[in-house]
Amino acid sequence: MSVALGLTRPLVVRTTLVGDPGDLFAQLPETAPYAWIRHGEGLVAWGEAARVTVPPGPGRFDWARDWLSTIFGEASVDDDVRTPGSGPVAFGSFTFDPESRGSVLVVPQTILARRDGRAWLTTIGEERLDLVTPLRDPGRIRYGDGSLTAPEWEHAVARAVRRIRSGRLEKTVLARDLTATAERTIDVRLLLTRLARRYPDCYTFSCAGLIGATPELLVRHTGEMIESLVLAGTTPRGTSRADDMARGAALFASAKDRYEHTCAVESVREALSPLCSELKIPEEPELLMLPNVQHLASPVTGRLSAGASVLDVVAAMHPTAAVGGTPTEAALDVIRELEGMDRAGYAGPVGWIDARGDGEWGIALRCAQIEGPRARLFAGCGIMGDSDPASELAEAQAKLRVMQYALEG
Ligand SMILES: C=C(O[C@H]1C=CC=C(C(=O)O)[C@@H]1O)C(=O)O
Repeated sequence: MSVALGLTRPLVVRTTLVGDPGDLFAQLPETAPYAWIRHGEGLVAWGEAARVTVPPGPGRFDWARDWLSTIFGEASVDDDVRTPGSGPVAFGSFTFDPESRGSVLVVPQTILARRDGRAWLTTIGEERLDLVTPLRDPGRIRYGDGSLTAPEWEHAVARAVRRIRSGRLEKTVLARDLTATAERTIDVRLLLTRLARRYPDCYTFSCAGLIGATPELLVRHTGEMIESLVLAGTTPRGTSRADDMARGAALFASAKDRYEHTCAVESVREALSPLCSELKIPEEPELLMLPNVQHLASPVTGRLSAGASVLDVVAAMHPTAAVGGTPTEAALDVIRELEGMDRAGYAGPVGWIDARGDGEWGIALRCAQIEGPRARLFAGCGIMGDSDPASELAEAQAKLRVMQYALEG
């Protein structure tokens, strides 16, 4: 556990309304920026008032909740705005696998936010004057294989398909990684700016070096209401509008993709039902069209029956079958055995929580872990008994293009 130098606990927090700050990313200093932005709204943050590495293990979300309730509970808060995301906020990224190291919570020192035409600034301790330097290009990018080469990964998919056909499980999700090395240190703000411009419908996020633009909202918690967007089932974008429509129609008609989607929806229903007095899940999915792929999507809404925080809901939901599989434990065993890598924060929950327990968390998809001039890019696909390894590889490549674009422009 750590508290930033020069800051004492309890944290002294002040939130005030401010004029429209314009492009939120343009306000970020280069060092360790935090972000959660969609359609130009959300939160950007910098500086660290408090930071903790969450110990791995099955109790990690409880541990995180206890740490947060100490930090937030003892803080002295002067909040003129009193809305989700005002007052002290923690950004967090949890590893996909509970046994992996690297889950982290950070309470930034400065948070700038905008929603529904209002903007506010939260500062902890003395107000900082941070220099906003121009964005820097990382130069040429060289890519390399991650844990598995493309043919090795196809082989892993084929093995997963055999497991599924043998009846041991119904669905798993296999991911692969790519490495990237730039000529210069990667300026995360440049990646965020590019991602938000090209993928405005996604949540562009940055937390402790994990950067991405995810279309999948795990949960938004506002008072007693929650929302989620379940995604599973994917087809590439077409080359024309007619081609897009034809591919979308084929995705709807595909028994494989529909069942893959049903597994993800049912895992969410199972996780949320015990927490909710009302839960609305559409009978049929809709189509979500992104610049690189189209997904089957089910928007879910619910009313919480007891005072659960957004982190409690995250704990109940993770991992959904969109990133794990069905049944969960059998799918996780296959992932651990066949992927040959530690997913780290990829496919884990990423987002923010405030002192009321409100917040927004996504599943960290279409993302990369950035460190200096190096990046590790991730993407995965739902694998069913009739999956074709070559098509799954093509789908993973299409998903990897999100971060390749962010790096190269
Ligand atoms: C696991 C990923 O996507 C999930 C979310 C949407 C669609 C998916 C699919 O169709 O396979 C995956 O379940 C990823 O992007 O790395």
